[in-house]
Amino acid sequence: MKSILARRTRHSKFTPVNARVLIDGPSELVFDYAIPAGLDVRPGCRVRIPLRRKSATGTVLSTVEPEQADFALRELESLIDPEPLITPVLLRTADWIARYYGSSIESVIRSVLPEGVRSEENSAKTRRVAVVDGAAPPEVMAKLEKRAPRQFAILSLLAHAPGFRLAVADLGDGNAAALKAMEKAGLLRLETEEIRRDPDADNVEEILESKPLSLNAGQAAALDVVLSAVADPEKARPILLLGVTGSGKTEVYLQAARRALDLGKTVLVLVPEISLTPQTVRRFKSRFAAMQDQVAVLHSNLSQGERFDEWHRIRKGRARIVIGARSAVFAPLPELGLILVDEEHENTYKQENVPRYHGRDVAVLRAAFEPCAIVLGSATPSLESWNNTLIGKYELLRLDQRADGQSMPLVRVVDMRLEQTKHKGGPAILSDKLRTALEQRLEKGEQSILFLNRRGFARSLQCTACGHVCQCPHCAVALTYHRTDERLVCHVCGYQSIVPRKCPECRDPGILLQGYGTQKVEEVMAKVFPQAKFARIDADAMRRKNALRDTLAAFKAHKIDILIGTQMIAKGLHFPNVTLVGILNADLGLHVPDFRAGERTFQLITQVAGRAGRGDLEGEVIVQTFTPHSPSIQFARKHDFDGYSEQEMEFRRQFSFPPYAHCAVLTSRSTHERRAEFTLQTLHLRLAEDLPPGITLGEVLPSPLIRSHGQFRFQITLRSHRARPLTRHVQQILAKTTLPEDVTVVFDMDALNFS
Ligand SMILES: Nc1ncnc2c1ncn2[C@@H]1O[C@H](COP(=O)(O)OP(=O)(O)OP(=O)(O)O)[C@@H](O)[C@H]1O
Ligand SMILES: [Zn+2]
Repeated sequence: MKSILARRTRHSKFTPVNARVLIDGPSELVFDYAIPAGLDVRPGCRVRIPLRRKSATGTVLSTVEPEQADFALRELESLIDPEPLITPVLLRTADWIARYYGSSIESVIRSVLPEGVRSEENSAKTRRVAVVDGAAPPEVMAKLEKRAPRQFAILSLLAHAPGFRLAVADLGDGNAAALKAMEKAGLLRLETEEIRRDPDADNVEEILESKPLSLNAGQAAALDVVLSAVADPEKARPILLLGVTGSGKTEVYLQAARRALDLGKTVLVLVPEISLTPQTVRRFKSRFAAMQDQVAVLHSNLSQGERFDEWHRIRKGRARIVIGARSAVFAPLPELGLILVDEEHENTYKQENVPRYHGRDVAVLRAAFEPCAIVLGSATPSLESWNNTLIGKYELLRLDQRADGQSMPLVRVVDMRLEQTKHKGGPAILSDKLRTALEQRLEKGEQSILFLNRRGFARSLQCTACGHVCQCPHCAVALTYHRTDERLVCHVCGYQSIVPRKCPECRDPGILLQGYGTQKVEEVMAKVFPQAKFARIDADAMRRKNALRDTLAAFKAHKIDILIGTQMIAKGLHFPNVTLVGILNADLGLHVPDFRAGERTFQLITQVAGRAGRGDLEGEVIVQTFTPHSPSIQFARKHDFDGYSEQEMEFRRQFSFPPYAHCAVLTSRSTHERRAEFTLQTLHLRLAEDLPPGITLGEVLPSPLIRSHGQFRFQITLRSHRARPLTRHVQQILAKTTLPEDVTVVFDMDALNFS
């Protein structure tokens, strides 16, 4: 893959240059065109070009010097916009993404400049409006009423219209002549105005302006550092803001954003997923309520027209605050002064299809290119970001106390091995402790949250008597049960074992595949607490548009006593009346075949626990688990990130896992099992030849999710201390290999998902 920056742009009257153009449309065609004299064509510009016998549109990827054979090139027709739509910084970022993640530059440009934004069909709509400066004097009106009733009617309407302006279309048909005559007589003006398609137009919720809070000492110190980074970004490093749940990180973001805006700069706020962080969005909108029309929200549910308008508003500097999910990292903000990445540890920042970039890492890079200040915030930072503070790449700021002096919630761990014996037959869902605690909350009129992370497919074997989980002797990850061939398999190194009939540890025959979901919980709870009001938040229950918003609003209004949910309720929620959080099966995410299982469990428990006791009332958290001594659970119980990260980093170091190495996955997929496997074996052989030093090549293994969407999947895990040589090597081999038609191969750099 060639870098689009590799060839320098030398554009003057004397050296003719060609434009390399990515043609709009699904097929990622790239052609060179000669640039006609006098046309200022720069990378990132939108152009009209001849394609076969038609005219097409495209985006200039780069300008390149002509080669010998280029004499017969066709000329491009015209520039669509005089200014490049993609800023130089974003082009540079795109180029980095293409090379780092091994994606085609075309696919990256598609993310940077999405379809809805490119297509001229979506371009801004305009309309004709009639405008007056105020109500016409009574004598004029009296005259018109007699002689020209139609003109009289129009002026009466205008006199009461907001801003004294009305769309011509709204006046109804048959008024054209009257309007012309009135314009001529100086009774009104006719103007053309742009119509903004506002994604928030139907949001009736009133937004009240919030005033800045006076900061506590920790917040003030943190803000100071962020402000100096905003003032002098060239000198600043990326900042990791590690603040416990409820420590007031958002207030620091808000005040830092205010300063950047005051300096005439713009602000980009990234959140893990717009629909899951409604409160963060609302808090930004409230704080900047006075400039509400300068706040743009970018997310995947925008219509093409809305996206077009929001994007161009941002590009033109009319929207100076952008709040958005992952892809908003490409928002074309001019004069970017500050990037905030909230909940930086969240997996949703990683795109799971091409280009497979990590939004947080791209944000860090963009900040360096701009340059601008960047703050990554979390109560449970990713070990990648944490490690970057240890090696001095990032600056660490901490908030160790809750903002308004509340204490951290008390976390109790319930050993479910002891409970299981009381529940012969079905799974123990509710321990006695949790049941009693729920009863107490119902009596006192306080609210509770029950959390169950029923995600994933891979199931592990666990002994219900001693809690033992079958693990790989070489990799310290749980073995995955494969039903088809009745085996336990390690998905890191390929180790296999038979399925034990008894627990290998305590010889109890009660060794079980674990599993029950939120729906079952709701059913059980309704029987245990017939008088209580429940709601369930998970992907199944929240399909209806606005279902999540409405349910959260009902919970806030205390129309719901107990909220049951998956990770959808884990983050960003702030409900002061919630005093109890129950985590039903903390082990669920722990024993999946992924070296990050422990880290995710720690993060999840800490985040969910952080929803309790955020008001004046103290919070309590009850964690149900079969492995009460697991470090993820014990350190989360004590809200101890340092303790957790220390022991987890040691494990990562021993096995050369991230953050000590980059880890990538190469996956083959096919409806034909043998061909998927064989293709990957061929690639494995080629990768092994001339393997650059420092790269560890894993074996060809079935993916944990061996069959998905009717396709068989196999994978190879690769590790390397340096990222670039790994990507380059894989890309080179892939370029040289012709794949069978029905096999696709996917390369995922810095993979977060090993399924
Ligand atoms: N300086 C302050 N004085 C008083 N209250 C504050 C202050 N800063 C923040 N708060 C309040 O403390 C609560 C928690 O703050 P916030 O939600 O910003 O924390 P957070 O660190 O973002 O939490 P989380 O990571 O759990 O989402 C909010 O109600 C906020 O208004
Ligand atoms: Zn192993």
